[in-house]
Amino acid sequence: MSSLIAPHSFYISTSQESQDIDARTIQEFGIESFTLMEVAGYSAFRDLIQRLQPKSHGLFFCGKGNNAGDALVVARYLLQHGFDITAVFISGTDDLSEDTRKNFQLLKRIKEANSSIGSLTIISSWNEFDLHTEADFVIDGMLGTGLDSEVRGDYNKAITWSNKEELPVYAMDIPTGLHGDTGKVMGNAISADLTYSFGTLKQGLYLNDGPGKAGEVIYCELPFPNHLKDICSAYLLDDQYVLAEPDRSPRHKYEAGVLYVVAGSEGLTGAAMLAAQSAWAEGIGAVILVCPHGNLPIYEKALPQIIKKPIGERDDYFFKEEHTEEVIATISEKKGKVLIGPGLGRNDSTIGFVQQLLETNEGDMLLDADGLWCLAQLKEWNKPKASTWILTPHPGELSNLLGRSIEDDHDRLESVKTLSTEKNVNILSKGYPVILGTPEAKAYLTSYDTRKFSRAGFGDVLAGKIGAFWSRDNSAAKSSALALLKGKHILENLLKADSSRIVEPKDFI
Ligand SMILES: NC(=O)C1=CN([C@@H]2O[C@H](COP(=O)(O)OP(=O)(O)OC[C@H]3O[C@@H](n4cnc5c(N)ncnc54)[C@H](O)[C@@H]3O)[C@@H](O)[C@H]2O)[C@@H](O)CC1
Ligand SMILES: [K+]
Repeated sequence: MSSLIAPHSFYISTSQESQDIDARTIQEFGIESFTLMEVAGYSAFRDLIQRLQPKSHGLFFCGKGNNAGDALVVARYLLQHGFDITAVFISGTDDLSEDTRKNFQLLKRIKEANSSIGSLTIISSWNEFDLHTEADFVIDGMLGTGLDSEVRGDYNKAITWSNKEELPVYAMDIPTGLHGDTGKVMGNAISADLTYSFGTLKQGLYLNDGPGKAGEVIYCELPFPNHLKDICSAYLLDDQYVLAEPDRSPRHKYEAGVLYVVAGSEGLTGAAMLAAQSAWAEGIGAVILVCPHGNLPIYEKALPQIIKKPIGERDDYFFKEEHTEEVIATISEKKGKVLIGPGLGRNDSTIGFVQQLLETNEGDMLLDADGLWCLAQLKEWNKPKASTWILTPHPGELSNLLGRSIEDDHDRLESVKTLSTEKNVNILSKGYPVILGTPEAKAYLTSYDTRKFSRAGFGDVLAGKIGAFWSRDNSAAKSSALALLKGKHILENLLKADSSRIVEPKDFI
């Protein structure tokens, strides 16, 4: 069964994790911190030089920690390429960290030795900085993973100044003022157009205010031994590894995947239809809609390709407790996966039905929408040992499952990791970003804008697609990832044709 294995360039770390990897690289492998800083700055420079106007003027806002050192390395290379450099030291130049001090000296010496390169201006405090200085871009080297509280003093002023100017801002590692773990603005934060994330991708770039503050994120590799990165437990979701392994080619229609969709009640049949059609569109062998008998005529007309298995009596329009056995017998006929939830409704008897099914069915199940609501009504719940579950809650449904409200995306990430590990389930937590948690306490985050998917019906389409990929022998995590990326690709193509287009669930079928 194919699973999800992210290459190291997609590892996401907390600030503490990145500091630990950094320290172990230095202590255990003898790669000096000065070398790490050189590699960081040089790789940012390599990218930047392609984006900047030749020999233009850059403002380098520097703090006193190693984040400033990265910026000074960039400054040294650009200086040698004829750029004019103004370095503004917000906390002065007396108290720089060791490597940053070395790079400061180096920058000055290079200029002294070469009069023909760009100009170098050093400004030792914010007060000495002329607010009307004309420049072409800003390099933010004020604060990185060392930020420990709300931004103080002149950093605040520099951030406010930069955010008012129209200059492009390139941030070293993390935009100053953004918390590296939570993605929250710590009082004030610089708005970057682009952020170079060194060694690992910093978690805060993807949570809460992170995407809005960081702009485009570019990963810059550092010479960290790969195994040291194993302390990370979050990864950016990306085509590069999710799509690397092709699907098995099917031999028989039932080997091409079977998905049972247990869904729909009177008035909510649209959700069942979207889920079933979305799964069918992925080309799987069979989609079998298991529905209350009374709703069958609606599906007969609307879903000719989908196999229908009516349950109960002709006047049953929603699922009831007495249907449990018949449904279990039906979904056990062929080897396949089960999607339960879209449009089920919240009738008392439906809740009882779903709960019985969840407690007794040993097969693999994907729980969505009202299926999750029924699950959350149970005081205690555990999946049967032999089965694999995927839960697809939106933030409200996740709160119901946790029995408390979710505070923000960082809380959501931590909660998803804990719940998926404790309950031994896969959780696809909807939102921006989508967070996919696995029983192994790993989390995969999306980096594209998922807010376009918040309208009614998108959940049903997504559930259908996950179910379809899952029915074809992909792991639960990979199926979820494939469905997310599928949505991303369709969205990108639609927006390419018309960037202001309002997308609808049916566009994704
Ligand atoms: N993998 C790594 O860890 C590497 C880190 N490097 C760089 O080093 C950075 C981390 O360097 P440091 O640990 O020196 O930390 P920073 O350079 O991020 O900042 C630390 C300094 O900022 C001050 N400070 C903290 N919070 C503040 C606040 N709220 N307001 C004002 N001042 C505040 C502290 O007193 C300290 O002097 C990374 O973000 C990255 O840019 C790179 O040089 C290479 C490798
Ligand atoms: K920074």
